[in-house]
Amino acid sequence: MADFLEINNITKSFNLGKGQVLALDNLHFKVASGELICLLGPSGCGKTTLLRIIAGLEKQTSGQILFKGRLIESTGRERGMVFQEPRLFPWLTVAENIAFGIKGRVEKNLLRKIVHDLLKMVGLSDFAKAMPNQLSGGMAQRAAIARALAADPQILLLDEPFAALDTQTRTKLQSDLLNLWQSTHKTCIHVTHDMDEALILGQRIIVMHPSPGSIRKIIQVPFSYPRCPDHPDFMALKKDLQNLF
Ligand SMILES: Nc1ncnc2c1ncn2[C@@H]1O[C@H](COP(=O)(O)OP(=O)(O)OP(=O)(O)O)[C@@H](O)[C@H]1O
Repeated sequence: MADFLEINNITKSFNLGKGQVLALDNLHFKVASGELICLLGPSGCGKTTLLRIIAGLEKQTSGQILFKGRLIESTGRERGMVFQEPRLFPWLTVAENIAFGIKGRVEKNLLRKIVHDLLKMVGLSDFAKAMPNQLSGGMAQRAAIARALAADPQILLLDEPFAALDTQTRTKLQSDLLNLWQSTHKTCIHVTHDMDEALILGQRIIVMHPSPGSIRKIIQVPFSYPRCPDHPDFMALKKDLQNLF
């Protein structure tokens, strides 16, 4: 049987006019169905570029992405993307934003149910009719996650969705994401430059390093959830991670 998601020898160069920058150099790994993977690395190591290639928003220079054995060459409903900024349409309510991508494709009552269930899942039931500018940063990001889930993707691609949030909100959303992942069994690929976040969320951490962007190490995180950053084992693994940079 084909693997769920295969990242096969992905290389990406960008043309900068006066030369080329090698953003990704021969990346290779597999993702199992239902896995929660964190892509961790410093700024410029190619995390966003890799996520955009998996999403089909960017074309690799060489290599292949295979989803259940099928070549990914463009965007597709089986992959939902959440960006660093929520990117909600300011002229639509929260419910309309969530419905936007599937409106017209599903029957009205089903659409209402999907939106209702997603609002509940992300804790925004009372804000269905709110406009995006009435939401806090954390609420807006939760609405963006709900919107990405509306088409019922099999893979959720998260590009530093909590990076702009304050520590308290980020901690809450990390825990919300874990609950959502555990209840939906979606495969999640979560980009972060924050070691604690990677250790709190990831079953595996793909540690990347820059110039050119490549994989330094793949770490299987041995702890069960929820994870405690104050635990000695957590701190020891964090130290190992720090030593990789
Ligand atoms: N559209 C582009 N044109 C030219 N170079 C690009 C483009 N997008 C990314 N790059 C380059 O590719 C490399 C990887 O960038 P990328 O944004 O993927 O890294 P990152 O790890 O996500 O960084 P950050 O955490 O700062 O978002 C960088 O050197 C960047 O300058």
